[in-house]
Amino acid sequence: MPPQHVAVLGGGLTGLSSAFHLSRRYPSTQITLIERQKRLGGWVRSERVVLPGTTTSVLLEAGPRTLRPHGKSVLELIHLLNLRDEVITVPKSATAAKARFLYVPKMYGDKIEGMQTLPSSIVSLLGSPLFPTLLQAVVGEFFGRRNRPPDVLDESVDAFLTRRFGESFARIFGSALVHGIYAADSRQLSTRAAFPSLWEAEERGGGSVVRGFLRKKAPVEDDYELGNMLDVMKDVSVYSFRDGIQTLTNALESYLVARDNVRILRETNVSLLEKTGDTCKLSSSHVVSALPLAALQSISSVFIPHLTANPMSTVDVVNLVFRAPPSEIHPEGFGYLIPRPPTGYAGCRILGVVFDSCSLHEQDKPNVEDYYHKSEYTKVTVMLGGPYGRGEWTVPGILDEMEVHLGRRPPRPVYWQHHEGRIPTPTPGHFTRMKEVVGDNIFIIGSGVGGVSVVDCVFAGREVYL
Ligand SMILES: C=Cc1c2[nH]c(c1C)Cc1[nH]c(c(CCC(=O)O)c1C)Cc1[nH]c(c(C)c1CCC(=O)O)Cc1[nH]c(c(C)c1C=C)C2
Repeated sequence: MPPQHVAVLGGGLTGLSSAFHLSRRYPSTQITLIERQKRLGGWVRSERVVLPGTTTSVLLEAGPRTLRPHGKSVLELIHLLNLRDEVITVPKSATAAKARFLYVPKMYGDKIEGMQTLPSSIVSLLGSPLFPTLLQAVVGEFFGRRNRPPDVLDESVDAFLTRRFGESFARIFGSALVHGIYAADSRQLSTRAAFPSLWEAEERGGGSVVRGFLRKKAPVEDDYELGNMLDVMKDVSVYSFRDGIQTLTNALESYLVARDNVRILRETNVSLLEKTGDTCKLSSSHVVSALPLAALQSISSVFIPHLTANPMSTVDVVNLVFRAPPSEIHPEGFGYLIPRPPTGYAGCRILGVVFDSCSLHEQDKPNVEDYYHKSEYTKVTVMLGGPYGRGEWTVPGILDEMEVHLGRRPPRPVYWQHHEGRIPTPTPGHFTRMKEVVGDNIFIIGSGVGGVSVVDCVFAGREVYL
């Protein structure tokens, strides 16, 4: 028998997804979604800005901005919430999808330096200056012996990649990848938590990750309601929505507001185990916590060390809008990532820059054909901080850095805005620690527990079965 009442804590993407799926799956259960702030959606925040003195509007994202088409949990929401017509896609063949860059500062003293295009095909790999480093790493890994000690149950991404692919590969490619996803130091991040597919591939490949990826995985049965979404996403590299990723959280909110079995409490604090002054004491028999783990600890009267074991990375997200076409600002492509400096985190605090106009120009009004040469405005997002720690930054300082990276000085932006994002860094052992945090009828989900992507958060909300 499903319970009479479930409380879902946290109105970010995971909490919204959980309330959505629970309310459909258990129509006779009363669901209360409780959020501390007035606004739902958490870090997903899309804002349409009319540029000062113009009728042009650009869509800016504070958090995630693009989605990958293989994430069925989100495709299902698009189908069920009827958002198909809002979707904008970037085909795999587009330069914006294929050209991804890595900027290796000259002072790093590596053989690879400057702006490098990451190969997107075998042909582009052959002509790439990255070819010798990548070839050596991949071939060496393929033929390399199993080298994981049997007692190692988890290790940092840096340790894993160094062990299998060598130090340069781990530092240059591994650290940059981790910057772009976790805004974290790859020496702190757990491989099993952050990239379980790497760990599994090593096991499947008898000790070699490359051999593991070449071996087919058994297909997994699932029950997603997808309509024609797989056809829509055929040959798509990434996608978003005309009005940004917040389209998803807005649609979830509207759905929940209209449901008879859902109540949303905003600007409400909650106490799990104790009642104090102005907090709402939970009377539900079942609780789904989609809160950051430290926030869950702070409302619990019992100290659970595992909930505060992982640090959070704070990333400064700075959206810049220039009055010039993208062709005058940056190369055509997705953007660039910067690896960890060999001497530690000091100096330029930029983790990477996203060329938003290239993949998301359809969001802006008016939308211009041949946007790369003809658009009047260019939007980019600069990501700073993370493992560099909190520090001062200024827009002129960012432009100085971009000038070094791009070999040309961007003009003064006509508009800019800043948001702060916080991403959990699961450290080695996270996987085991999470298995140990269990409670009666409490489901602990969200980016602090599973993956941090939009797809992972929606999936975690979907997978709560009472
Ligand atoms: C806003 C800052 C974010 C940084 N990481 C994330 C956010 C929201 C979360 C994230 N980013 C990516 C993934 C992988 C999943 C995927 O869909 O591929 C996750 C979980 C990849 C990614 N990184 C950047 C972009 C534009 C994307 C595509 C997905 C997205 O739109 O977030 C750029 C980027 N993100 C961060 C940095 C430092 C950075 C640098 C260029 C941190």
